[in-house]
Amino acid sequence: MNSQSHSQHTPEALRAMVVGVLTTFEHPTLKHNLTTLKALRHVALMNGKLHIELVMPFVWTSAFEDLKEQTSADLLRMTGAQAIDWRLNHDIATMKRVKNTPGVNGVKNIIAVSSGKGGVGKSSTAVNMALALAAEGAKVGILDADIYGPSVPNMLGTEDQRPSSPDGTHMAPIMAHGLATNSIGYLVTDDNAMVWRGPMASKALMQLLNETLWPELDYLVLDMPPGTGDIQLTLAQNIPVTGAVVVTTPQDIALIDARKGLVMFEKVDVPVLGVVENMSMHICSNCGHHEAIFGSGGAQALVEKYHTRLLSQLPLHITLRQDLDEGEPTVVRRPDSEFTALYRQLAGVVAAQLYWQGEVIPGDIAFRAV
Ligand SMILES: Nc1ncnc2c1ncn2[C@@H]1O[C@H](COP(=O)(O)OP(=O)(O)OP(=O)(O)O)[C@@H](O)[C@H]1O
Repeated sequence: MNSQSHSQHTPEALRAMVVGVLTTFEHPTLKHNLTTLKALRHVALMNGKLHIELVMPFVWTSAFEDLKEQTSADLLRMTGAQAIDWRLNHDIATMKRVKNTPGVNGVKNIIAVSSGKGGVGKSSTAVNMALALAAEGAKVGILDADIYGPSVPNMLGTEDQRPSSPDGTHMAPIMAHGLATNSIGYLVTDDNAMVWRGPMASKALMQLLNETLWPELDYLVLDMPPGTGDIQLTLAQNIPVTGAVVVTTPQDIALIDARKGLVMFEKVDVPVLGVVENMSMHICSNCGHHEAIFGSGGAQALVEKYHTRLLSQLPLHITLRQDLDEGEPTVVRRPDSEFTALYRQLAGVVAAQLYWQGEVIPGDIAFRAV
């Protein structure tokens, strides 16, 4: 097709051309191609400009950039257009919850972030991933359910705030860097967080989830308490989770506990979206040297054995720790850094995996009388 004939394309022919090119696009976030997904909403060629609008059921902003880069030249050549006006809209799908449990008011999907043991960077990953989902274009909240060490308020710089209660029963979430947040840490002091016992802790956490006045959210990230004991099991059973992410380090001891996490979710039928290997590689802040100080290859072997996937390998770097300590996580403080790109990639893969692994609930709006 040459540029002389472009004004004569029928709408059907033009659409077929665009579909032909978009169908060839492959990406880690696409299990099936964009045509199967019925993502192409609008195609038109006006005054030499090709208009293409996509609507995606999961956040897709970074992948959309890849699509533009990889297909624009072909599209221009085939249609004879001089420029392309690309548009991406999201209509985030609500996915079926475990055992069809009723949802939380306003919340489309809940993603649990867990770890078999403490200190592997579960909260750091949950916070930066939540911010990355928001940067990718979603409405996002984070609930810090880590009763042993609620660190999300510190990481978001909101540790001195307390949720208000507009009606004396429910709590208004605290907004931080565009996220709606609530945390057990806003409600208890460091000293009494440790004395929570199983049933009491689970009940308090369920209340925190259900009695927060969440705004409309596409994704609520749940920072679970570390470990695989009774509290975690009760939570995994009772919270209407859509999918779970397990965070580990490459150390053998962490991997053994991560395996327990995978088994726990399997036991309660929560779909595991995959494993994040945090502190995968130390990057020296002076010379940039990469060193696998906690070992390598373990997480890959784990996901293969348990038929799940390695979602991301995140480096151990002083910047990540400093930014969190200062209440301004890297995804917010350094939006153009390679770290942020990694977290956004993780967010995109998690959102996509949630979609492909699940079943869409059509037109679902989670209502609860408040
Ligand atoms: N990739 C990383 N690079 C540098 N520092 C990191 C990284 N991941 C986590 N950290 C730091 O390690 C410490 C522990 O992280 P974090 O609190 O996220 O772990 P956790 O698994 O949630 O722990 P716990 O469950 O015990 O609360 C924090 O100081 C955090 O800033």
